[in-house]
Amino acid sequence: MAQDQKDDDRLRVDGLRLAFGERVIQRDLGFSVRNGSIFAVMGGSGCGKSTVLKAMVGLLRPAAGTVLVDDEDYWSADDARRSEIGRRFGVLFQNGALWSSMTVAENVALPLQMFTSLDAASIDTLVRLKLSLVGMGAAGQRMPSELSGGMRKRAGLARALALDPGILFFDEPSAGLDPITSKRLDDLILELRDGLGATVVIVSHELPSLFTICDDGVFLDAETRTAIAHGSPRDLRDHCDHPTVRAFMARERPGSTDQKEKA
Ligand SMILES: Nc1ncnc2c1ncn2[C@@H]1O[C@H](COP(=O)(O)OP(=O)(O)OP(=O)(O)O)[C@@H](O)[C@H]1O
Repeated sequence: MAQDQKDDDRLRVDGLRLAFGERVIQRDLGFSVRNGSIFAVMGGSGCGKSTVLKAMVGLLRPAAGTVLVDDEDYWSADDARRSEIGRRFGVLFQNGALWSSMTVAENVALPLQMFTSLDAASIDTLVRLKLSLVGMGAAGQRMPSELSGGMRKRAGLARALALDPGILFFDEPSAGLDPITSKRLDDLILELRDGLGATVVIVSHELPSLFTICDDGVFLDAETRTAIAHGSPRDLRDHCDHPTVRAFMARERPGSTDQKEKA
């Protein structure tokens, strides 16, 4: 299903080969991300999930293959066009990637100052709006070092949302968060999809979170270095027979046969 060309695909990856020098990380990779879906990039440690995300957001040029964004070939575009297309992206990196010398509000204002011609008052209003959207309305004047891990992620998210991107990329959003904070972030991601109509791509190991929020996905294999399954995390958990996928999904199923076998 995920590989069929559909009118409502926002992203489509085809024949993608990603390599660092001679070292191929993933090859012949293909999948589509439907408009409004929350799409999981899954797989064991080191299989290349973050590398795939980098190729999708413009940080790593593929060795071969295409990344289509709204049917436009991202990597064939010139630099100016790529940066225009990139305006549709909001990216949240693992640690929030905030500038440590700026307040939270200044961090969120930065993309607005760089990429729009809005005046200071309008930027201020938008910054407040984005911060309140992520439940950080009172923290604008704090420095990143004064924030907890979960708050840093939310501040990073407010900054990622500054330019109203239609496509959000999250690299390990729940990493290092306690279960309650992680659940809040899941709810926020669902709200962004449902309220703003965003399309979301998530790289994550956190199976409970993936089962709760993702409705599609791809599973990357480190050994064959390509996708070995397509579908939502729940579908793969319940219906995929591939031993690698089963072993991965079984980690979070107390009492499952695979876990009992391991014990
Ligand atoms: N800049 C780089 N130069 C060389 N090799 C790299 C580089 N970045 C990543 N790699 C290698 O590419 C492989 C895939 O890394 P990547 O971070 O994409 O995996 P991942 O699936 O996201 O892993 P994890 O789940 O552990 O975060 C790893 O073997 C890693 O060592």
